[in-house]
Amino acid sequence: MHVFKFGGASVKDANSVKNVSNIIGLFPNQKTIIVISAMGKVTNLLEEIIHAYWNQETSLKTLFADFKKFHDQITNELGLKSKDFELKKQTIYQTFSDRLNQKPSKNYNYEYDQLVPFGEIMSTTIVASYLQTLRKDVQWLDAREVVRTTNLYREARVKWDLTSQAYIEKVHPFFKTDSVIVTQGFIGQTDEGMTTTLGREGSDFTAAIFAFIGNAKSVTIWKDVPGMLNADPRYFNGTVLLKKISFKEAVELAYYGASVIHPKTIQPLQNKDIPLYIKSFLKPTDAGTVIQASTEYDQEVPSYIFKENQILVSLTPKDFSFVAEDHLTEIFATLAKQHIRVNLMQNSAISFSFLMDEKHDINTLVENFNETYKVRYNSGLQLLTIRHFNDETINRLTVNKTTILTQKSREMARIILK
Ligand SMILES: Nc1ncnc2c1ncn2[C@@H]1O[C@H](COP(=O)(O)OP(=O)(O)O)[C@@H](O)[C@H]1O
Ligand SMILES: N[C@@H](CC(=O)OP(=O)(O)O)C(=O)O
Repeated sequence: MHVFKFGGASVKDANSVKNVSNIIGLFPNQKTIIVISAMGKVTNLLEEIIHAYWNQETSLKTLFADFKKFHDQITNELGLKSKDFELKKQTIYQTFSDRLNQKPSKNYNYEYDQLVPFGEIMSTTIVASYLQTLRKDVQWLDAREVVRTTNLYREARVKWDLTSQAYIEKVHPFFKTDSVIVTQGFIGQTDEGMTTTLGREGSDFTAAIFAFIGNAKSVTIWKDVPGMLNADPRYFNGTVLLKKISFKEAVELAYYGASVIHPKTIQPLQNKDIPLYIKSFLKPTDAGTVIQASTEYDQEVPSYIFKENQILVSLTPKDFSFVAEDHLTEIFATLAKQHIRVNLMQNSAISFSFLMDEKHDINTLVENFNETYKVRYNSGLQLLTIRHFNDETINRLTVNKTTILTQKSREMARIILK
């Protein structure tokens, strides 16, 4: 069995869906689980819908109409006109609309997870139905029946044992008759049957979950770039394709912001030594990148990532005590409660500084620390991470910027810039 993952960009319109079908056609007689995200930027639209729903704004109606119009246009262009398909599509719209007509509960994250999956439900219904018009071996699978999670809404954690059990029950019977399963990325389900999500851009992780549990031979993530590059081509010219890199290298790059793959994707694949291919959906026969166990090729080229919208927070104990184990334990417990991930940290005798994403609520954070610490912060920063750095790369990337802090290890330079 192999796993393919198609993200928003690869199913953004009718021609892209046709292209997905052509790509699958390149791999005949192969048992494949196809994990698909919401089409194009639909998850962003859904976030607007959720915001309007939560605040009971009048714009909700228009936004919901936009959701329908977008998908109607694609299905028309794909020629999906059968009664069976129309019924499926209208049932999804109706279920979504009924949900929007209910009053929201008091839990925003719960409401978010009940609504945002309509993007994935819609995209997989369209792609599976289109493929079924062309071939007989395709089945649609509700990923929630397999991916079982905790109820940490918007950041749900996978319950691996239950998921494995569900995989055997739900997926094995499909593969007795069909060779292509189309399912949703990003979504799961609690023991009580509530829908959850795995975090934004979590469909790559779904692909890794299915691969791990189903002992896949490989995972391929289809992208609008030739593979994993040494920098984001949106911001840099002359980027270089990383043809073969290790799991270790990939996880470091992804963790520090190389958004081409979700950082959680690597661990399950590394654990079972399942190779991960990143390939271009525009040039599907090109080799792309393979991420695997060997570290042999990792040193070849410096790779760099800019993480924007960073805030550097410094805590100094008001009683002038040392920042040692007791303070650190307390600081990390407070950060964990606010679900804050530390992107970089540094301490001195009487201060502890950490860098985090600006999306977190700084006022709550200040309130949480105010009693014990003097809190200072500096926003609007960038974190530059360079793996396999050299002086030339550092100088080139930091020119005309103020360096606030630099940390270097043998393999990595991390620089906070303003
Ligand atoms: N190191 C990198 N190599 C390749 N692409 C990168 C890298 N870092 C960031 N990207 C960006 O990731 C994008 C693809 O990811 P994304 O837009 O999330 O795809 P999708 O949502 O279709 O899965 C590329 O268009 C590219 O701009
Ligand atoms: N649709 C979800 C999940 C996802 O992974 O999407 P994509 O594969 O397009 O990054 C999101 O946008 O967050």
